[in-house]
Amino acid sequence: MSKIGINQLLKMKQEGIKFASITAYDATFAKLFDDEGMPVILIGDSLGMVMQGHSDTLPVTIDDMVYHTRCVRRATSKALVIADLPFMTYADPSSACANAAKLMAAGASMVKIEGGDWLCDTVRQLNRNGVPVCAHLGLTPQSVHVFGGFRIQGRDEQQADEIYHHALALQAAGVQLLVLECVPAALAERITKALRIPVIGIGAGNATDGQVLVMHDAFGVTSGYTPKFTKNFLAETGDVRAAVRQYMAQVADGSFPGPEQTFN
Ligand SMILES: Nc1nc(=O)c2c([nH]1)NC[C@@H]1CN(c3ccc(C(=O)N[C@@H](CCC(=O)O)C(=O)O)cc3)CN21
Ligand SMILES: CC(C)C(=O)C(=O)O
Ligand SMILES: [Mg+2]
Repeated sequence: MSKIGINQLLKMKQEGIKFASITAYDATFAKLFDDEGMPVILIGDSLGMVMQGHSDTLPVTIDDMVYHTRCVRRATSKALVIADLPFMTYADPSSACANAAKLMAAGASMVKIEGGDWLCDTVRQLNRNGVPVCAHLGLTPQSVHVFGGFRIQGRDEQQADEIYHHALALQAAGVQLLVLECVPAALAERITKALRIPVIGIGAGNATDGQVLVMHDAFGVTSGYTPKFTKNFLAETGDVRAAVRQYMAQVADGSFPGPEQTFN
């Protein structure tokens, strides 16, 4: 298989073929995911929690992201590699460009930013400078202190409409991919149908075009509190490679996420 680009993901959306994606932070797992045909690998700022042991993603620096992006890039030949811009590194368009430049030079093919229509100028500025952008709406973990905890977003009608309009505005500004985290399944379905670009869900039901999981959650190795939307695929299979294949297969056939991993 050749390198996956945004056009392959667009085609999958148009054909109704659901795709999986997963986070990776190191070369060994990145190579394993790439070998198994995972189309999208995300170097998430969740690394602040699963790699560094912080209780949220805010302490992650651009240098941390650069280091892990390099590790993953070296080991990835086919998957689309997306890297998160960390907390407060894209507060204005020019700092977004300076920091995105570091992630792209480290080997990312797209950067992800958390937030809504206030990012439209930033998205245009990044696009003009050759940086494809994935946006992230819903439970945006960098805003955990605004939300007062990791809480489902978009439960009331007004907030759901706000998220919907942010998604449309970001698409119009040039965003090529959208992550929707921890929103009711019906809202995720409404947004997925309204958008031309692919939508990847996490805790957003099974109607999105793709799914993403933090790799540690997919293998059931996360200790302490594990979010409801995750599933331990290793428990079902007993082998890491088989777990990855099981995750991809259950996303493709629509059985993951099931009702027990979905918010209403
Ligand atoms: N291991 C891990 N998995 C993740 O999915 C993840 C991270 N880390 N770190 C960065 C963010 C933080 N995320 C989180 C963390 C906690 C919840 C959580 O506790 N959710 C509650 C919902 C509470 C409500 O009902 O509003 C849940 O029950 O799942 C959700 C997303 C998602 N991301
Ligand atoms: C969970 C995904 C979407 C993420 O942003 C991360 O891993 O940081
Ligand atoms: Mg993230």
